[in-house]
Amino acid sequence: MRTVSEHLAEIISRLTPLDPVRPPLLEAAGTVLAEPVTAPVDLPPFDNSAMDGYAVRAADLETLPAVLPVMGDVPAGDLGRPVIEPGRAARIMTGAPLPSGADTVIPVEWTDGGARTVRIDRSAPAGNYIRRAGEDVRAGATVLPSGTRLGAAQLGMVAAVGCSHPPVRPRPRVVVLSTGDELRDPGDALEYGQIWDSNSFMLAAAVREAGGEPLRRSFLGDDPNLVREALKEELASADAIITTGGVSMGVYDVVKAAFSGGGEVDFHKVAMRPGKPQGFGLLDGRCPIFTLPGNPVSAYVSFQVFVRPALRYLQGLEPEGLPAVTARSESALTSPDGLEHYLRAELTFADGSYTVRPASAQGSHQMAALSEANGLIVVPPDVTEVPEGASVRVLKLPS
Ligand SMILES: Nc1nc2c(c(=O)[nH]1)N[C@H]1C(S)=C(S)[C@@H](COP(=O)(O)OP(=O)(O)OC[C@H]3O[C@@H](n4cnc5c(N)ncnc54)[C@H](O)[C@@H]3O)O[C@H]1N2
Ligand code: MOO
Ligand SMILES: [Mg+2]
Repeated sequence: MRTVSEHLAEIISRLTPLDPVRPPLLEAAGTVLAEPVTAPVDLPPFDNSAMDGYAVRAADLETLPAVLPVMGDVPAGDLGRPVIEPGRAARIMTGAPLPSGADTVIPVEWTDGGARTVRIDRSAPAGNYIRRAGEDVRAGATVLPSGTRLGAAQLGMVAAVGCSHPPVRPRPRVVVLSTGDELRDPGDALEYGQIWDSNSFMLAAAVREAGGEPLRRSFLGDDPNLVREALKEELASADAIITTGGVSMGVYDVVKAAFSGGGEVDFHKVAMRPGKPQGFGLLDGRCPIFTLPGNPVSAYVSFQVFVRPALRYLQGLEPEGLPAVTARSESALTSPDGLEHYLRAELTFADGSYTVRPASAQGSHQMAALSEANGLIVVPPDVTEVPEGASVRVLKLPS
């Protein structure tokens, strides 16, 4: 048996990040920058008003109230580059360029709001309510480093520096396919012995959570030739493939039968529970394929432990696992010797520290406990007993 970290290291060593592309801005949302983004100009690009009010010279407000003639309006987007002469005001709007000659902005609330002349009741020093060119970002500065995931705020930043097609790595297109003669689609009627396919929907959603583009396929039955042929056909459209089921010791274990001996996919026992039977390889020497075990909890844990870091790596990110915290276990735990044990659990944060309660149902077929969990307790292979109240490592599940 290999350890979890040996199996993950082997997977990552055989991957190459996807080639960068330059999609239109909105399509880049959620993807990861392959190069830094820099600002071609200052932001703001020009000195401008922070308030709706009047642009004046501070020196003209020495005696109050001051009554000044209004030269005209300066709305945001005004291209006229007006000049203010001493003793005059311009009515200015938020975001409008500061007229030359003016050195302060008086909010409309401090005035009578006049259109032809304005009475100003309160003075302000030079620089009042003026947003200076470059005070947000200097021309030439890097605003986002390579490796940044473009969330909403980061995408806004890219747009704010005028970049229409940012250099990003594409979302990995991940084919997700279940196997097993017992499977039916949710919504279809079941006969005795059949179950609804949950893995492909669950893992397609997990792919999306990890930044990939899932391509869920309908399940395949227990025919190795069909499975091999179907997966070969997917190679044209996939950056990675995930299968579930058919990798253990049974005589109908179809994925193993489809690829065993072919040299493309290696099957291993990994020292973990759940998720012991694993397979990984490169189809056509290029497309990573993860053959995950069929038990739903095993498939989910395998995804989080191996596939998620791999999808991150394809996107140009560090191949990190889920974020981990240290928590106090509310109950004693027993764990199999020699296996890294992932227990479904409820993690809570109160009074500055984490507490974790393991679910009572820990079977790898028990979806209810998984769907209620927000954490996975990780008990290392050499630990068989964890006393109540001991500190344990807990992975936070995506929510
Ligand atoms: N003799 C042994 N038997 C088993 C071993 C072993 O070491 N020796 N390992 C067990 C472990 S651990 C696991 S995990 C499973 C892995 O099984 P497979 O990957 O071969 O998966 P299947 O046999 O196809 O299915 C297992 C189980 O999961 C259900 N399943 C499968 N696909 C789906 C799906 N898409 N949605 C919902 N449920 C699914 C399937 O009906 C079975 O109940 O092997 C153990 N056996
Ligand atoms: O490893 Mo199986 O994945 O324990 O149920
Ligand atoms: Mg099986």
